[in-house]
Amino acid sequence: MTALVQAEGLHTYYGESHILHGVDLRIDAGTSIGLLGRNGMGKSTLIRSIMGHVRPARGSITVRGKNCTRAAPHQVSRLGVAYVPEGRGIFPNLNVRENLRVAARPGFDGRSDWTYERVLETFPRLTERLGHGGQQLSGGEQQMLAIGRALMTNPDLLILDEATEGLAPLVIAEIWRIIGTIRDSGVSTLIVDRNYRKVLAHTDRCVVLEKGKVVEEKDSATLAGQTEVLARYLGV
Ligand SMILES: Nc1ncnc2c1ncn2[C@@H]1O[C@H](COP(=O)(O)OP(=O)(O)OP(=O)(O)O)[C@@H](O)[C@H]1O
Repeated sequence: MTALVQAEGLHTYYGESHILHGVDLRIDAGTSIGLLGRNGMGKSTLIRSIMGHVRPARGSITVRGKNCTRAAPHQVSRLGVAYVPEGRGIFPNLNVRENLRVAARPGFDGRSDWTYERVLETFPRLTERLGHGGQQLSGGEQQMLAIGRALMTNPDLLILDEATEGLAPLVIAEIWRIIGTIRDSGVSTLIVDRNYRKVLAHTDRCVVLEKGKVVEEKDSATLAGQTEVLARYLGV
């Protein structure tokens, strides 16, 4: 079966800094992958490389079998990959309704399962804020709106980088509930989050990065029981 996303032997630099050292990552349709590792190990850089925000110096990336190694972000997005970056990314001058509506488009194969109504059902909080401008929303609401906007593109893969960062516990719980709903709907997810237990619980498989290399790749349920491995690579 062709992978939804396949990265092979990625080497990525920021200037002289060599960040990714030959990373492989495979994401199949319908599966959820967690990306674990301490701060600065290259998780965001791997995601940014896949999305075309930074160009790998060596290695290859395919999306649905198409070579995307030098693709621009909008080309990767058109193939059904939605990315919610750390720090979000909504239009602050548009209200919630407008933010969602402008993002709407059918998915890669023409699917439009994620309608405006369905997104609002998934995010009851946003329904109460439809007329509010992006900048008037709380951090949690902005995060929900960013995820809602990503869903409006009917992606096959949703990439969430630190989606719960800096949010209050109740809002964090709500975001994890939403991530569960998205996973149950059949959308693949690639999740980076500081709460490794939640990542393990919400994914099928986890990849651990250490200094820009994949050091573990396991079934999430198996990894959850390997406390010495988690301690070694996550310091927990
Ligand atoms: N734009 C940039 N220019 C130069 N160096 C960068 C840039 N972005 C990240 N780095 C460096 O690259 C390394 C990997 O960063 P990256 O953000 O990929 O790590 P991470 O595993 O996602 O960790 P974090 O949770 O801290 O974001 C770090 O040493 C970081 O300082």
